[in-house]
Amino acid sequence: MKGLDIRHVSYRYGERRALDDVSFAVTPGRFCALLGPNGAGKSTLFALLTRLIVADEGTIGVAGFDIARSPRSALARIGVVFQQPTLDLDMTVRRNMRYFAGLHGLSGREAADAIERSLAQLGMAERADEQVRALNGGHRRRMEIARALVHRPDILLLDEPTVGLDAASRQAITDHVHRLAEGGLAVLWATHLVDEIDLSDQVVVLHRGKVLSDGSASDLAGGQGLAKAFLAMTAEGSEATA
Ligand SMILES: Nc1ncnc2c1ncn2[C@@H]1O[C@H](COP(=O)(O)OP(=O)(O)OP(=O)(O)O)[C@@H](O)[C@H]1O
Repeated sequence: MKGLDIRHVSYRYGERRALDDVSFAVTPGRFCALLGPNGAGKSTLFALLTRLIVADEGTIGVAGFDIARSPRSALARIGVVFQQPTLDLDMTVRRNMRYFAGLHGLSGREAADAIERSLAQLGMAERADEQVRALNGGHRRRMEIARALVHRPDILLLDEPTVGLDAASRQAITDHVHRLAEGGLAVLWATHLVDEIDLSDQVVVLHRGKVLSDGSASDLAGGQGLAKAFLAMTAEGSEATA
């Protein structure tokens, strides 16, 4: 499978079980929201998908490569935007991008073309020569997404990418990333904000390390809307109601 295929993945921090038999898949061309409240296990799953940590059990397939058996090939097919920004504020957008392209083995004309293409995909082409420090938060995030696309990955992972941004910037970013999915990328977007999700998206609800549901946002929303459905699902047995 060209997309992402997660099967029976579990992970513990010592005694604490952070992920418990998690399975789902994201096919190319899909925007999948990984929706879960604080502590659900979203960041842990991202750490497994980027091989910062290794699963205790289960398998992770990335564009057809098993991440445990072929980590280099698998990681080469993934673009990642972490929760914490990782930009050099004193460099221009282009220099930041060039540095990152180099890490993926791109240089010269090939790197320059890849940088132009991915900045254009995020509507950032005209900002290539600006210092990152001069950009607002929304544009910085868009630049990080562009940077994650520079090596033409099949799968784009974003861990709560709109944290701290204003409503207009959040909207612009969610729109851009939905368009990237329409262009053929498999997108996994971790969030606890239901307004970032379109009704045609796939939604995987993660709560206390378990997948509670996996399907279309419209099915999850039913008659009551996504926000209510998500709250009802995750409030049950949570600390807030215990
Ligand atoms: N390094 C760690 N050591 C021990 N427990 C951890 C560690 N990191 C996370 N946990 C625990 O694992 C569980 C899942 O945490 P995780 O950060 O993956 O959730 P999350 O869905 O990303 O939450 P948030 O939205 O708050 O970032 C939580 O119970 C958390 O306390």
